[in-house]
Formats: sequence, structure tokens, C-alpha cells
Amino acid sequence: MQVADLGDVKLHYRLDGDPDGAPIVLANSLGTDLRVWDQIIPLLPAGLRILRYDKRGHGLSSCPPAPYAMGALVKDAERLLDHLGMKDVLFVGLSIGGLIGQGLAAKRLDLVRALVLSNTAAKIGTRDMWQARIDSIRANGIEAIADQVMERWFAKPFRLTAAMHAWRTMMVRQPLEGYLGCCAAIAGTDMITPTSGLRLPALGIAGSEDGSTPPDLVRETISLIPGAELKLIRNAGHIPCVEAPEAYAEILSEFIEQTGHLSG
Ligand SMILES: O=C(O)CC1=CCC(=O)O1
Repeated sequence: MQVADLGDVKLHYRLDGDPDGAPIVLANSLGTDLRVWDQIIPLLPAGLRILRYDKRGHGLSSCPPAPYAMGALVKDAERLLDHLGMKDVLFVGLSIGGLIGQGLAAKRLDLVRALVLSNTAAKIGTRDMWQARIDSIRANGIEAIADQVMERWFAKPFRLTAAMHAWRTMMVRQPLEGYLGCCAAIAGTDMITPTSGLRLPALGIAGSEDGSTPPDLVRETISLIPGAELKLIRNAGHIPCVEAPEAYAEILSEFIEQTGHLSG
């Protein structure tokens, strides 16, 4: 078990791959822990040092009381990279992980060499929408919204599989304060201005059936960064690394190749 003690928060993380390899960071979404990346890790090229971590309030990381600010989530990522001596990383951010990636690149370009914005945007939803979700969970619990969330996370065929149950269970078992804390962070975040200023190799990934960050929304954000391209994964929802791991890993591998990340 690998845990970084960052003072006010302890973050659970995992390192895979080559300890001397080119650094890549995988930052996951709201209501998930680092297991969402399990299926793509073996499909990525050799020669990578792969870091994934549970953001605060999720998985096995510590869980301060809600609400959280996006600045705290960005600072956690920054401190974790500094703690592990990682810089010039290729940062892959899924959904809220993508907001963290945009914030980190805007704040510490020395840490981020290239950015993959997967199923995310510069602004996700509205403040009212997130407040309604927080109020509903406080009133009725997280289980009451789980089926709706699964409709946004996964396309219909995947929702009929037994595996979907495990991902649903992962979501409802996240610490409540952590889930609500991150909802509040997303509610208060608008990265349009900082992301418009980013100049680095960037790639967008969207799922055709994504009900949380539909392809047009991802495209709008990607178009803020000159030269960035969007790849669409058909028949996949908000978490394509789970639903379409082969397609997802292929897109990431192509981007790794294109950016020359493995050759330093
Ligand atoms: O729960 C959802 O609707 C999906 C989601 C939005 C932000 C995030 O990280 O996941």
C-alpha cells in the first residue's frame, strides 16, 4: 500500500510500470477510485512510470469534511508529484480529474508536459445543478441517485452487464463527505480563462454516449488549446477506460507516441 502524507491530507496512490520510465499520471473521476484504470494499464506501452491516485475524499485517501475547493484538489496533485519527484508528466484527467489537470497545467507548467482531457470540460454543469445534487444526496443518500449516474457513465449495453454492478457499488461506497466535497469543487469551477492560456500538447477524448460531458462540450474545451485534437470513442459513455479499455489505451498510446514522451 502506497500512501503520501501531505500534512493535512494523506493520499493513496499506486505506481506501476518502469520506475525509471517516462512519467504519466492518471487522475480519475467523481465517485471512482484508482481502479478505473486497471484495465488500461497492461495495454499501455512499456517504458512508462504510471502514477494513479485517489483524490481526497475518495478511495483509500483521507476524507476531510465537505466542501472542497478545486484549488485544494489541484494543490494535492501538485504536492503528490513534488513528493514523488515527478515532473514533465503526461497528465491524463478523467472528468473532475481533467479539471484538476487543467488547473495543474495552468499553475505549474513545469510539472505538466502534455495533457489529455478525457470526458471533461473547462466547466462541467452549472452551480445550481451541482447544488441540487448535493441537496438530494444529503436528503436521500447516494444510493437514490446511483441509477441516474450509471446512465451517464455507461452506454446501455454495458449497463446490462454484471460488471456494471461493481462500478455502481464503487460509486455508492465512496465516502459521502468526499463525494459531496468534490461536487462542491466542480460547482465552483470555471477553467475557461486559464485553459485558454495553455500552450502544450493536448488531446481530448469523448464518449459518444456520455451523458455528463457530451462530445460537443469536450470539443468546446479542447478548441481552447491551439493544436489540440479530439478523439471520439463510439458506444461509450463517461468512463471509457472501463467500458472501452482497448480503444482508450490505443488512443493514449498514439498520443504518447505522437508527443515523443517515451524518448524524453
Ligand atoms: O457523476 C457524474 O455526473 C459524472 C461526473 C461529473 C464530474 C465527474 O467527475 O464525474
